[in-house]
Order: sequence, then structure tokens, then C-alpha cells
Amino acid sequence: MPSLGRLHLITDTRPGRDPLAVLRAALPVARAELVVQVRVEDDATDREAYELAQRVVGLCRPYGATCLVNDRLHVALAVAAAGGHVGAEDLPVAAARRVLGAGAVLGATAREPGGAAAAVAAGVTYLGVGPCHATTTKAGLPDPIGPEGVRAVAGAVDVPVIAIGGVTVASVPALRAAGAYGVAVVGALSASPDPARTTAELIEALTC
Ligand SMILES: Cc1ncc(COP(=O)(O)OP(=O)(O)O)c(N)n1
Ligand SMILES: Cc1nc(C(=O)O)sc1CCOP(=O)(O)O
Ligand SMILES: [Mg+2]
Repeated sequence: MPSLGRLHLITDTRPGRDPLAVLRAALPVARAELVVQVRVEDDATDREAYELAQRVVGLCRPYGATCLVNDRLHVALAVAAAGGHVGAEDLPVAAARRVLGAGAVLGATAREPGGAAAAVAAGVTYLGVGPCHATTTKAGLPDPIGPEGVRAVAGAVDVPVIAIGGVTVASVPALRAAGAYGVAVVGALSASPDPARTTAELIEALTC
């Protein structure tokens, strides 16, 4: 399995957003360091998810970037994505691993060390850990765990920890210092007036 990219861009498919424009700006900058997670709204159809994921796979290929699909693992298989991401309301990790196969990239959400260790034992490639900071992108999340919450998880597992939730360029150093291997962002890129520049800043903060 190739090494995991450090910058995870999660597609923002809320009304008025243009996830493919953001992706086109980020790809030439981040290249193989970019992991794109196709995440659609809950009320999106499988056909919509499939068509978006197909386009993302095609855009990622020339840059060696990785495409994952959130929740809908049948869509991941259908577009030959590199893998998928699951959380507490999705398929259990062991089942997701069986669906995707041994060679796939499989991420799972973890919010504390116990859940993280269980996900590792069940076969994840990486963990999405958060919410690190307050976010307006997703409702219904628990209170932010901050860098200290990331530190607790990172210290308990031996897979890459991807910090998520309210992550900005400014918050990356503290998250890295806490043991995060990389970060996942929605708003930091989709709301940026200059996504290419913000990508460069995120990559610099993640790799310096
Ligand atoms: C990298 C990463 N971490 C966490 C999540 C959240 O997944 P989940 O808890 O399943 O919530 P939804 O994204 O499905 O609403 C993620 N997607 N990516
Ligand atoms: C989809 C998602 N999952 C989270 C979690 O903590 O499980 S936080 C989140 C949204 C991240 O968006 P932004 O970068 O705009 O804060
Ligand atoms: Mg999910």
C-alpha cells in the first residue's frame, strides 16, 4: 500500500459550493500528498455520489492523489477508489474491511483511545480523530477534544492519525505536535478565497 497522504480534502457538497473547483486548485499543489474523501449530503442519491466520485478519481489519477469515499463503500468499489471511511453509524470496521478488501485504504472515526484501539484491531489503515476544534460544517458533534484529545489517541495506536474538525493552517502545528500525521479539512479549503494558496500553506505546515 502506498504511503498515506497528509492532507485530506473532504468534498463540500453543500448548496453553493463547488467541490471540483476546489479540488482542481488543490491537486497541482498537493499532488500525491492529497487524499480526497468524497463525502455527499445524506439526502444525495447513490447516483449523485457515484458521478462525483467518478470525476474525483479521474482528476486524482494524473497527480497520484488518493480518492476515498465516505460511508458508501459500494460507490468506492464501483469507481475503483483506493478505499473508504466509516464512522459509528456506518458499517463496522471489520465488515468494511471485508467489503473493500485487504489492499484498500480504510479509515475510521475515533474520538478516544479505546475506540481507536478497537478500530485498529479490526483493520483500519488510519484514524480520523476529532472534532479537534469547533466546526460549523457538521452538526451534532461532541465537544471539541483539542490537541490533547489527539495526543491521547495518537499515543494509543500505531496507525496514522488524521485530525479533523475546525482545522486551519494556524492549528496544524499544535495538532502535529500532539502526534497527528495529517489533517482533514472541509471549510479551510472550500471557504478559502484562494484554495491553491491555502493548500500550499497546509502542505508547508504538514511537512516542514
Ligand atoms: C478523516 C475523517 N474523520 C472523521 C470523519 C467523520 O466520519 P463519520 O463519523 O462517519 O461522519 P460522516 O463524515 O459520515 O458524517 C470523516 N468523514 N473523515
Ligand atoms: C465531517 C466531519 N466529521 C467530523 C468529526 O469530528 O467526526 S468534523 C467534520 C467536519 C470537518 O469540517 P471542517 O474542516 O469545515 O471543520
Ligand atoms: Mg460516516
